[in-house]
Amino acid sequence: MVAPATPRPTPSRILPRASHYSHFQPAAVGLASDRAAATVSSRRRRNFVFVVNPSGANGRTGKQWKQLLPHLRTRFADQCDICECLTSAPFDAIDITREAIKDGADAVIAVGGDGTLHEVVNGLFCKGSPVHALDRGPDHSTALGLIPLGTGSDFARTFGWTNDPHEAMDRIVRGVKSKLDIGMMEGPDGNRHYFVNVADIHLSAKAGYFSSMYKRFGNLCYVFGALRAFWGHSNQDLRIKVNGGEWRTIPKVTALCIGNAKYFGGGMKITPTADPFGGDLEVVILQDFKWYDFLLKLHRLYGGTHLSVTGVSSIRVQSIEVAEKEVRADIFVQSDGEHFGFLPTKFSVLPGAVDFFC
Ligand SMILES: Nc1ncnc2c1ncn2[C@@H]1O[C@H](COP(=O)(O)OP(=O)(O)OP(=O)(O)O)[C@@H](O)[C@H]1O
Repeated sequence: MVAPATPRPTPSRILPRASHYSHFQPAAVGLASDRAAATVSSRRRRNFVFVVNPSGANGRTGKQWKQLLPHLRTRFADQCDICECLTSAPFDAIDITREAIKDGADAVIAVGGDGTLHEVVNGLFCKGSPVHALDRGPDHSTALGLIPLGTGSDFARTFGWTNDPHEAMDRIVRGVKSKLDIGMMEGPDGNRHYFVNVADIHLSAKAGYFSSMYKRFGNLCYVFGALRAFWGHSNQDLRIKVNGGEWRTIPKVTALCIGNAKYFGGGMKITPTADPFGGDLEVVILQDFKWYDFLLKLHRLYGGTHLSVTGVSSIRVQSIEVAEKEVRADIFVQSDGEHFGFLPTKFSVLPGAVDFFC
């Protein structure tokens, strides 16, 4: 079998873009203009910024958001000013989030799938440090919220949440928050990048890269992506360094997955004991899997019962560095279903870094 050459993608690092966020002026961004004066004159009312990806889930996110907006206005009327920011391109959500925080937002709510949440999480940081409000004092912090409306919405599954925007709205109105861990990753260029759900390496990351090309087929995109990634795949010897210890070699790695939460790939419970409030990451390594192992063991991967399967191991870490044994610089790395780049990469946890509505 001759494998086709895999197109080498450009790493999706965070690039600065012009933003569509504009300083809590609801009229300017499409919200009730009669509340704009109150927004500007009263800093006591809380400011919630909703970062919406209208193209998520094949455009379904945008349609559902339009239906949700009147309910949202009613539910939040007594509580806070709301600002609606629609993204117009990939990476917009990062800049929108950064500007909203600098301007004193009390909460930034990602509306969309895991990709949108991932960008909002990356907008909580800039040049390796958390972003802060410019004039709200040292005690102010911006909370993170999620209205899951994506194709996979895998992060939400860890909490048993579905793509029900009304339930999500209830959670945010209720206002209960917990300290959420955030994963941090650094490539060879030393730039920091953040993830909230699962980062993964090799076959699954390659499958994720290809599945993003088939999102128009809904959850089937993961099947198509996996089939394409299998074509020409070979298991690789990788080196890992856990918690700053010694390097050791892990032979024939099929995939190495680093979970802050439990699910990826449209419902696969890959890191089944990960706890996003637990202060560490669960690393699950699949070794020497053949294509037929996935057929035979797929139900175990989806059910999260695969940790006892031959060739599967799990460890809990504060940090893990992963590199190739023989450097070819073609081992895919993704985070939260978004292509990140290639090995080597260091992953670590920032315990309790963000207040999260849950
Ligand atoms: N206005 C836009 N136009 C095109 N793409 C966008 C826009 N805004 C954001 N994006 C990109 O869309 C991608 C997918 O978004 P999102 O994760 O919200 O939906 P999804 O892929 O359907 O859901 P999931 O990731 O949960 O499967 C993100 O990588 C993001 O960069």
